[in-house]
Amino acid sequence: MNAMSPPRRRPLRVAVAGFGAIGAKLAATLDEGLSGYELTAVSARDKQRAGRQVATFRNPVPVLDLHELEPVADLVVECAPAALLPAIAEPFLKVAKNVVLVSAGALLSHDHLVRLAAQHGGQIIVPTGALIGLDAVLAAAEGEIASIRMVTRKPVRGLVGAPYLQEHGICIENIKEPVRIFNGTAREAAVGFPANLNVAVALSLAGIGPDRTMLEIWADPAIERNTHRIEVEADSARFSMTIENVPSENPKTGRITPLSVIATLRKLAAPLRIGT
Ligand SMILES: NC(=O)C1=CN([C@@H]2O[C@H](COP(=O)(O)OP(=O)(O)OC[C@H]3O[C@@H](n4cnc5c(N)ncnc54)[C@H](OP(=O)(O)O)[C@@H]3O)[C@@H](O)[C@H]2O)C=CC1
Ligand SMILES: O=C([O-])CC(=O)C(=O)O
Repeated sequence: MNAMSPPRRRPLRVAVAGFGAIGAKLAATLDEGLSGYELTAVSARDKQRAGRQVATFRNPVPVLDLHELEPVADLVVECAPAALLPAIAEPFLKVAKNVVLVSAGALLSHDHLVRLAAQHGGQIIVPTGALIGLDAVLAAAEGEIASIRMVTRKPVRGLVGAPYLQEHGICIENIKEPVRIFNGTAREAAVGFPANLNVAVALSLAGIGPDRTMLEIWADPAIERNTHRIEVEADSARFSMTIENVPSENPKTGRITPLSVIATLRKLAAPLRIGT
């Protein structure tokens, strides 16, 4: 290296925990090459199926159990069912490594993870995911935000099976008109819709918290896209934004979600970072 050569850093070793709609797309992108990163392992429930897919990669990596990920990676990206968040994040946070997570809703019931990050010096990074506008919400939160309200509309297949519907005896399978199925706080939504409303929790954590962030959820038989509209009233600005997400092969998950994770990783490693 001569005096003008840039310092060359070793790529960060990444483990992808979960190999579904988000994890498989992310792992494939890392395998194709994402500057600053090296995929070293993935995890899935069905290890054989994931193994067959990983075998087609340029650099096939092992499919490991969740507890085997930490020793082989500097960073883990959680892309698994929400209940697995502590099992995935804790081993990394305990040794001051970083965790990128998409099951943001699970953070509310596992807030010890944030304390663990603070205690050991690691970081938890929540990408914007399937949402829009967290940059503006974060900026507004540096001033005073009076209110944040989100209205989510989803096709029926993006909502069926949610615990809230079962607990309240709400049947949406045969609806012919849009039906409002929930009106409450982001904290309540995280409990009632753990696989559907991570975005509401991410929004609340960027802004005024899960007890003041208000949310309506509509089941709409006429729409194809998972649609989120945010309305923010602050002393710095008033803004409203809508995103209409194309569902991925998992109808509950927008196709933009893995792309948001990839953009987050790219930004973390970039010499130039755009946006808040
Ligand atoms: N923040 C955001 O904007 C968004 C967040 N999400 C959230 O992201 C998470 C992942 O979503 P998505 O990719 O669509 O989900 P999928 O159901 O498509 O994938 C989940 C993956 O987790 C794997 N898995 C399940 N159990 C285990 C286990 N014990 N060990 C290892 N892997 C396991 C599954 O394995 P197998 O393939 O073998 O079944 C599967 O590969 C969910 O919590 C979802 O709610 C989703 C959309 C937006
Ligand atoms: O927030 C989620 O978990 C998923 C979601 O609404 C979307 O993909 O639009």
